[in-house]
Amino acid sequence: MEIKIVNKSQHPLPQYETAHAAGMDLRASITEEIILKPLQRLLIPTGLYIELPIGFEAQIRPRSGLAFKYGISIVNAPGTIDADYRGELKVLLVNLSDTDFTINDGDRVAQMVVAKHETVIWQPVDELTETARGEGGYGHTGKK
Ligand SMILES: O=c1ccn([C@H]2C[C@H](O)[C@@H](COP(=O)(O)OP(=O)(O)OP(=O)(O)O)O2)c(=O)[nH]1
Ligand SMILES: [Mg+2]
Repeated sequence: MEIKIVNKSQHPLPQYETAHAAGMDLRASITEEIILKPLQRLLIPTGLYIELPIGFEAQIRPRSGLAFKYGISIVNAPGTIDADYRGELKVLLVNLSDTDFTINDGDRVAQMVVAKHETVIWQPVDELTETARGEGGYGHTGKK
């Protein structure tokens, strides 16, 4: 599918790193390096603006390598980009490690997955259909 994009960063457009990847990496678009202190969270600009088709969303997700090696994650994972959003894509990073983490311009700090979504029309009713599970959850199966 084609998606309109405005690139105000100095970097190439996000791309799939392998043939069948779900996510495209997003690069930081910053004028000077950023130090993310332990437990600090910060909105990282990407310089990208997109126009998603109606019925689609984009999810901003952590990269597992950064998460595993440096404890870098996303506070609101997965971040939701609405189809009617026209602002800059931003990544809400958090440093979950006990050491500073340096972000340089162009670093791939997150990945974005575009996905279809439904739009719900509520059908208010008095009762829901019965099931074997019923209200059981939170480890309910397997309990004696
Ligand atoms: O990681 C994110 C999450 C959101 N957004 C942008 C796109 C999204 O469409 C908009 C609003 O996001 P969200 O609905 O998650 O935030 P909110 O706190 O509910 O704000 P709003 O009242 O503006 O919807 O902010 C980002 O750029 N990055
Ligand atoms: Mg919202």
